[in-house]
Amino acid sequence: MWSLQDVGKAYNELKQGEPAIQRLFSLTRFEPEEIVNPDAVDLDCVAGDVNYSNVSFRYGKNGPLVLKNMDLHIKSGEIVALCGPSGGGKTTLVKLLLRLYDPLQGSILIDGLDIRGIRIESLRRNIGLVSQDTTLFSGTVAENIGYRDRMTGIDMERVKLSARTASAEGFIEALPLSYETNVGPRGSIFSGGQKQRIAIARALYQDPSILILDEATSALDSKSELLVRQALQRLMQNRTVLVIAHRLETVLMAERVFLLEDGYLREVPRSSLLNGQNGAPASTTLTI
Ligand SMILES: Nc1ncnc2c1ncn2[C@@H]1O[C@H](COP(=O)(O)OP(=O)(O)OP(=O)(O)O)[C@@H](O)[C@H]1O
Repeated sequence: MWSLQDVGKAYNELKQGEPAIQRLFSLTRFEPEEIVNPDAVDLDCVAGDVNYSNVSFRYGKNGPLVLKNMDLHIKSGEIVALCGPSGGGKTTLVKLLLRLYDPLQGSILIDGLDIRGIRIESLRRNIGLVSQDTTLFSGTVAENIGYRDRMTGIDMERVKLSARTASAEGFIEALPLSYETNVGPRGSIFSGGQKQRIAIARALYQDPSILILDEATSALDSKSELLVRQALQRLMQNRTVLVIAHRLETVLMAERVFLLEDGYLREVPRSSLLNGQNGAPASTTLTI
């Protein structure tokens, strides 16, 4: 039986996680039903093996199945691209990994451990999310990048190194107060491409073993696009990556490509995407 304290703690844990996760949470329409596990453990030294095993899911009690008996094993350090039509279930698959919801059936394992047995805060600390809907909050640049340590003290050297690796150092240092400049509501002082590079710097600072990239659909100018792509490539190194991809170039960065359609997942050979099969044109934008 849950105590009120347990429920309160669980709710707070649910809202924890970096801003992109909080944003995902704010978009959910149903409260998760079970999130407290008093025996849950902290993740320690994560290799990043992610295994969805026979996962089915629906929103609410009577909604249609959004994921149907889905299996997906991403090995530690592997880059996997997920594509498919709007409403196919890509974001839902990510929400389950972050435990915004639990599967109706089946399980999700990290390094062989069922994520329901991992403390939510610990789970989310080890999963980085760079979302197409880049979430900056009103605060300084340093606070936005060093978000992980906002309660315990931000390491400025690490902030600067992350910004440099994300090709964000130049435009940050040109700001009136450099890293201490307030970014304005939702990062309004930055362009779209700059916001994305701040979000990448935040993920570099967080240094998770598992990374989820939800690629932006909105076009950037070609110079900005190149800088973001280079920063992403650096971020992806030595991590397990699940990328929700909309562009052919992104799909081609992955080792394996999956199509999620009507809740069913299937692997597609990369060569078929290049040939314009599976409904994918041999162009820069994927329309499958
Ligand atoms: N909170 C929710 N409550 C009820 N239904 C939802 C909720 N979130 C998503 N859905 C439904 O679940 C299905 C899968 O949605 P999901 O967002 O996972 O798809 P997607 O492949 O990520 O789409 P997109 O590419 O447009 O982001 C859709 O039919 C959607 O309407």
